[in-house]
Amino acid sequence: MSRPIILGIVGDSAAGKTTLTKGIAQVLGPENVTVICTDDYHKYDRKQRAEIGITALHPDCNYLDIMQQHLSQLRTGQPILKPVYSHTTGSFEPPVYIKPNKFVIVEGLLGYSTRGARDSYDVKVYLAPPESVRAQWKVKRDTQKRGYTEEQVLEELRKREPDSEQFIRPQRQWSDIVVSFYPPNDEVEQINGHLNVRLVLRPTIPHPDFLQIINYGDGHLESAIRLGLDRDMSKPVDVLEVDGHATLEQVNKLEHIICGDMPHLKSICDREGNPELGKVAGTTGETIQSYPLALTQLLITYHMLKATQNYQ
Ligand SMILES: Nc1ncnc2c1ncn2[C@@H]1O[C@H](COP(=O)(O)OP(=O)(O)O)[C@@H](O)[C@H]1O
Ligand SMILES: O=C(COP(=O)(O)O)[C@H](O)[C@H](O)COP(=O)(O)O
Repeated sequence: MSRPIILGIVGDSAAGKTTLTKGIAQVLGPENVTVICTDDYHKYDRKQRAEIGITALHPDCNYLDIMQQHLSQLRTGQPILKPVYSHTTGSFEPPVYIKPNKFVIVEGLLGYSTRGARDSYDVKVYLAPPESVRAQWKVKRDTQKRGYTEEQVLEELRKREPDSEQFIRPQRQWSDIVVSFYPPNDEVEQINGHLNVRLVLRPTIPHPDFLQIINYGDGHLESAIRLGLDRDMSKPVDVLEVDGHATLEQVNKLEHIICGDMPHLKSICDREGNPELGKVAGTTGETIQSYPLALTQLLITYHMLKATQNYQ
């Protein structure tokens, strides 16, 4: 059976969904990927939300039923007529006709909030940076790109917190992988391209055999790349951590574990052929290269390609 492979990327506003999506789309080949942002399913425009006093995070503020219908249609390869919400104007634009490519990435706030929607994905990722990091990212992005002042963004975060707690964060439980970029030693003021990543790997999908990394016996490797067992939302999980200061050599070993499992797909591990991998906008708009981000993008791509072996 051949059908599109669907990746979900869910997380709160400015958790890093768009940044993560970019590198993955580039490795898979932009021409093979359809990206859907579920903000397009908002029920009210910015002005109406302010009048009603509802946040974009509340399920009642979104057409989740239509989002779910569209996801099932995309999963069977059918086209959809997708609404369009503009973050620039805060209002809706004419809908667009979308025919799914081989891979579909669905990113947004409430992607796992209904059972029907959850059933549509092949791979489910949840982004969970520490709240202090997310606040910094949101202030930076919304002041630079969405025309808000810092005070407005901080006030909006305060207003949204009850909905974040009630509707966004519980969705973590449905994900196959939880991704958290975090500063070393809690140095939140100094967040830059050297963030570490903590990857919670649930046994809901088969991950590459990372146990090999603890067999290398390389002291530096052990300290910069760590694998362990833990519990997440009370369920047993593997946890892979990669430091922002890991060397290229250390990171390459991890990449080989991911890519070695797919001999016919070696091109995904070709750094030069995938220049977007691990790239992120720094505090002043400069481009930073992050190995932890590159590895995260590679691991998720691995799962997308694995899924094609079952369905394409
Ligand atoms: N892995 C990361 N490392 C460093 N900065 C990041 C990372 N992910 C996101 N950011 C920063 O946070 C901002 C918001 O991220 P974005 O991907 O737009 O979030 P979302 O799509 O979830 O709203 C970006 O402009 C970027 O500067
Ligand atoms: O929380 C988000 C989602 O976007 P993202 O996850 O990219 O931050 C936006 O703030 C809402 O869609 C409201 O839009 P606006 O900010 O335009 O009113």
